[in-house]
Amino acid sequence: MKLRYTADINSYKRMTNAELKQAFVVDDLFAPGETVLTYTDVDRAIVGSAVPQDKPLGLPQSKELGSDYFCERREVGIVNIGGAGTIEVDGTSYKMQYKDSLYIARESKDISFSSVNPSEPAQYYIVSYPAHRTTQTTHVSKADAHHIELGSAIESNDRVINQSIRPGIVDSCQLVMGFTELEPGSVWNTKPPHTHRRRSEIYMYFEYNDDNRVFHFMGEPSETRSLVLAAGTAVISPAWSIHSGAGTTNYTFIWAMGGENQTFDDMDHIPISDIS
Ligand SMILES: O=C(O)C(=O)C[C@H](O)C(=O)CO
Ligand SMILES: [Zn+2]
Repeated sequence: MKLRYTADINSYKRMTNAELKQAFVVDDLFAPGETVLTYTDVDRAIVGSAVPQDKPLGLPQSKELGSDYFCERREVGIVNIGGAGTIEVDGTSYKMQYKDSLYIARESKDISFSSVNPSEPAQYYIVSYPAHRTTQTTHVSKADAHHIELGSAIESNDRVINQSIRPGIVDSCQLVMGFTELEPGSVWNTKPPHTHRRRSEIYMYFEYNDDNRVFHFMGEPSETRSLVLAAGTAVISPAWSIHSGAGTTNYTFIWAMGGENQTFDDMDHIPISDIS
């Protein structure tokens, strides 16, 4: 497992683009045939992926966790953004279609990721936070998620928020997770931007080709910086940072949060006129 030390609310203002990327961007995801994990200093969140080909992959224990197995004191949220697959958790098998989510509860021991067809592998995106109690592993299809339509074509932010791991659907400890799909012609997410000092958040952008990029905005509202991101890249938002983006095309992104509460709407919106 890689370790990631990000940067604080003062230092990021003096960092170059390359230094900001090194601190906040995770760009080694979706390596074929591997589980890759990064342990961050932001609320002890772990972000990673598993892309099983001809043999199943696991969630390895690691010294950073200080436990006997990965989920001993952790919960995990997963969204499949690849071909069909299966995740087995302690002998129960969950079929994972495109954009299905799986919440894996604390104390789950044997976790195994596989693909139905190794030439079109499942691509599991993984986020984990510490968990204080043991709940129920739960599968959530895209249809079973809670859907919120937001924005408009005229504001270039016509989008659907799919909340798959959230109170009322999954009994998680801190994790709240889902994905936001932008309609063709819409490019702005999280408009107006917000912070929520009660929770950190990680975004992972996908569903656009390599001729395009998402310009992700981070930092304090009065000192924003941009990170130019290819598809399949995650970006860590400490609790003090806005997290918003504009793409050169439409796209989808997975968001995942952890912290003091699980209240999705608990955001401090910042008027666009106050952003600089
Ligand atoms: O487009 C949006 O707006 C979002 O998807 C917002 C994220 O879900 C978020 O930042 C929740 O705190
Ligand atoms: Zn947010």
